[in-house]
Amino acid sequence: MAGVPSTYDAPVRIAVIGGTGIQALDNFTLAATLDVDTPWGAPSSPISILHHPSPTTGKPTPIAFLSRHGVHHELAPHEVKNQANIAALRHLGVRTIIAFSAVGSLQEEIRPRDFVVPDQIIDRTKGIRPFTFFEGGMVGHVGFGDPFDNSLAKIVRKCGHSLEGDGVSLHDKGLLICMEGPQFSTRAESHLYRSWGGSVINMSALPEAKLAREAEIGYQMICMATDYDCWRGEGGEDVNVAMVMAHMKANSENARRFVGAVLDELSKEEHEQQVLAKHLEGQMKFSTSTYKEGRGKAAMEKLNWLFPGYFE
Ligand SMILES: CSC[C@H]1O[C@H](OP(=O)(O)O)[C@H](O)[C@@H]1O
Ligand SMILES: Nc1ncnc2[nH]cnc12
Repeated sequence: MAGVPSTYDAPVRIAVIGGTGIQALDNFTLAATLDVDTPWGAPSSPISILHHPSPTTGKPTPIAFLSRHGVHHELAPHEVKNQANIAALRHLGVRTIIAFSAVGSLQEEIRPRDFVVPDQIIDRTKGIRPFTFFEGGMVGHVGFGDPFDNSLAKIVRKCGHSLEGDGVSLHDKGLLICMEGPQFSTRAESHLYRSWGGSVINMSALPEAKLAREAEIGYQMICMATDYDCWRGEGGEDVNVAMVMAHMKANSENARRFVGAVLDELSKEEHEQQVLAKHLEGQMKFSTSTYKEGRGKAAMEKLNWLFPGYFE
């Protein structure tokens, strides 16, 4: 865009990944648009650096915004540049990600336009998406028992509740099923996920959340229900894209308010350690099991870009 800087010198700690229907965050000041190149290629979209005024100090907090499916939603769920997205954000200094997703509801009480802050995931992707930074001669295993950042989740829930009664309805927890897609589920699959206790379903939490964990970034997804998938059968219309888009559009103002409230809260100094994900810092140094002699040259070049100084 003409006149917008293409570099940004200060580290950026917080990022928002926008999903279906949220290709931009318009209500903030655009400070820069970055085309970051990574050893895993280019991210899904240029990264916008937005200035968000801290509610306590008034100082602008930089926020990185990335559009998961591309600027025009041209990337299918299995084509999303997850490795490049997460690598680019970490390279800019990001240590906290708030990710947004349009989801199908697997439970009657989670109504379209309700928000869910999930706490668990079942992986139903098919292994066709690149899903790790640790391969090609550098083996790493990181804990993923809690796929989201529990302390970040508490902040997100508090912000969501502060908007309740004002158009926002929030479910504090939920089991998110991440399926491969791009086709929606069969009715049998939808019933199976319900029998597993699934709350909501999407196609994009993974490997995004796994890569964020490997990159030592605190990650929480905010889901907004847009449909009842197809499990209701004759009791309701099966999910389709028009339905998803219509609910997303109708409730986009609330989605933006929710994200705005979370950014307000995270910009407060009291959350500095959380935002820097100090509890995750350095964990990958101790999560690798490959001896120096066995390390692959190309793998090390990529990992040294992502984690300067970790694997000398
Ligand atoms: C357009 S319906 C399916 C599509 O919507 C969700 O996208 P996102 O998570 O990026 O909001 C779902 O994961 C699918 O990619
Ligand atoms: N029913 C559904 N299944 C998978 N992803 C979705 N995103 C929105 N609705 C969905």
